[in-house]
Amino acid sequence: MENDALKQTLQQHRLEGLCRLSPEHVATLLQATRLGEDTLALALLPLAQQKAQVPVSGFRVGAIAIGGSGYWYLGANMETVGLPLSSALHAEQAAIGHAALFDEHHIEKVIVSASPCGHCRQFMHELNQTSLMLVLPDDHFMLDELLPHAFGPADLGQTYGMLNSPAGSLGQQNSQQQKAQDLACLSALDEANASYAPYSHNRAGVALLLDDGQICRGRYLENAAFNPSLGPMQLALSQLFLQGYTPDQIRRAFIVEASADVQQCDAAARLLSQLSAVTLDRLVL
Ligand SMILES: O=c1ccn([C@H]2C[C@H](O)[C@@H](CO)O2)c(=O)[nH]1
Ligand SMILES: [Zn+2]
Repeated sequence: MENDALKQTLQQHRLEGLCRLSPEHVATLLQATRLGEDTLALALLPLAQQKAQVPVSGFRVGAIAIGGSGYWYLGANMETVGLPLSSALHAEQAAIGHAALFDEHHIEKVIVSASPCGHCRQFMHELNQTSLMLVLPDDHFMLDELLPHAFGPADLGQTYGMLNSPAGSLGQQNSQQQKAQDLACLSALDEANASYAPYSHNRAGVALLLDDGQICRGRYLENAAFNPSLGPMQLALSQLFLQGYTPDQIRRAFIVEASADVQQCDAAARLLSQLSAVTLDRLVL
């Protein structure tokens, strides 16, 4: 009954294909379905799961990150054929990365269709928030209950969180701006400046220009435990799938990154090359 009301309301408001819900959308859905917030978010998870790319596991995970602004950001897992399993993007990462791209500074809750794995718990710990609620189909937890005695940013002397570190200043010299004249390249530059790379200082951003002129963006989000870090190309491709595009719609691809001991370009190009013949243009600043 409730699910029918949800389906109808999504259709009425043309929200079925949407991967980000405004506070107004959410209010409309809450009213029409008479569901509570958590129940509504759980009922919306299949929309996220539909966007999963799971050629290896066939296991679709959907997540929604609720931002402090009241926006709801969908995320889904993404696996890539021909690459190691470690290249997979988890649904929780996709949802929080999505919120990061819209400059959220705080995540209220993460709703997810399967219990978050250790890698995702570690990824979410990088938010450095005093509390984060995780809502599962049959239960809910606070992150610190699921990750006691955590290793995190503080162990490496880092006081900011993943969504509230100071912006970078790459491209402030005129000559650097000129190199990044292209709109998509400028967008990758903006993402690099908004990225979070306190451990390597390798700020990095990606922009994918699509055949309809839209740009899918990605930014690098590092982790104190290093391995759960989210690469900028992973996030850009996740956005592409969430928005209902396919990789053959990519016309140009850019990465802008800071010169540092750690580099994103090769891994980003390798990931892109599994899905698209477009070459990755690189600007190192
Ligand atoms: O917390 C989790 C656990 C697993 N997965 C994905 C990763 C992989 O694509 C598939 C099987 O592990 O499920 C997630 O998205 N989140
Ligand atoms: Zn996970």
